Amino acid sequence: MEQLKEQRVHSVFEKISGQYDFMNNVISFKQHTRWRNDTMKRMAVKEGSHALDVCCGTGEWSIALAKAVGASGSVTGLDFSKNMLEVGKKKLSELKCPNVKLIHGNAMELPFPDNTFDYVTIGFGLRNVPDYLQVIKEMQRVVKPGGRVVCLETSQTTTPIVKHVFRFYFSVIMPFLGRLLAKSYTEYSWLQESAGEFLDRNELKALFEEAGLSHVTVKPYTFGTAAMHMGIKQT
Ligand SMILES: C[S@@+](CC[C@H](N)C(=O)[O-])C[C@H]1O[C@@H](n2cnc3c(N)ncnc32)[C@H](O)[C@@H]1O
Repeated sequence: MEQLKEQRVHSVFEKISGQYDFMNNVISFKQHTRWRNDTMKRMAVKEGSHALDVCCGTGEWSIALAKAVGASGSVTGLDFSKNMLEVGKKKLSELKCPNVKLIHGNAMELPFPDNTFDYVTIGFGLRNVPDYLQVIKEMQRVVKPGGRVVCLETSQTTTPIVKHVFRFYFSVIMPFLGRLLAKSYTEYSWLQESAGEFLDRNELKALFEEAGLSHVTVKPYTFGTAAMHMGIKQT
């Protein structure tokens, strides 16, 4: 079952990599940029620090982190889709970001020693992995004591009317846009399915705590349709 999910997710992102950035702006009405900027503000990333961006995809968050850590810091982006990484690498060379390295790997088993990074992030990646807790535990393992683990992800709204509107949007409009603009109906159907099945923000907060993270703060965005979770590894 786990392997099936992994294979399906992998083939979705291998296929949509070329249109991913464009489609992200269309389907979220550019809201993802607002959520990302607010999350970065809350993280207050220190210059010279070292960050890992898990499920980095085309590198949107890795690039923002690279600007924040500056030339004396470093960012590693990790993803299992070579095609998504290729798009990210092109962007990095155009933007001239020498302090970012994008590597191929699996979020379920991070290829780093314990206590390596000051910040470990995952953006719109957690709902795609076979075992959410396993990935949060891995992120907790590789962050340094006192460091932060941060997740930005779709979530479940608790406002009934918004729930209905979003269900319709995700199940009908989004796959339609996927077919129309990216010629990928099946892939965008999967993306809405995974968003519908994902945890609500209290369940995700509980997983952060179960993984050993403390002082977990939660910030819902856009009627709770997305949320940021940030936890600290105890010293
Ligand atoms: C929705 S994209 C998010 C990309 C990027 N973080 C962003 O914010 O735009 C999800 C990414 O997670 C990656 N992914 C899913 N499961 C993974 C896993 N088990 N290991 C590594 N990457 C994974 C996919 O290849 C894809 O690039």
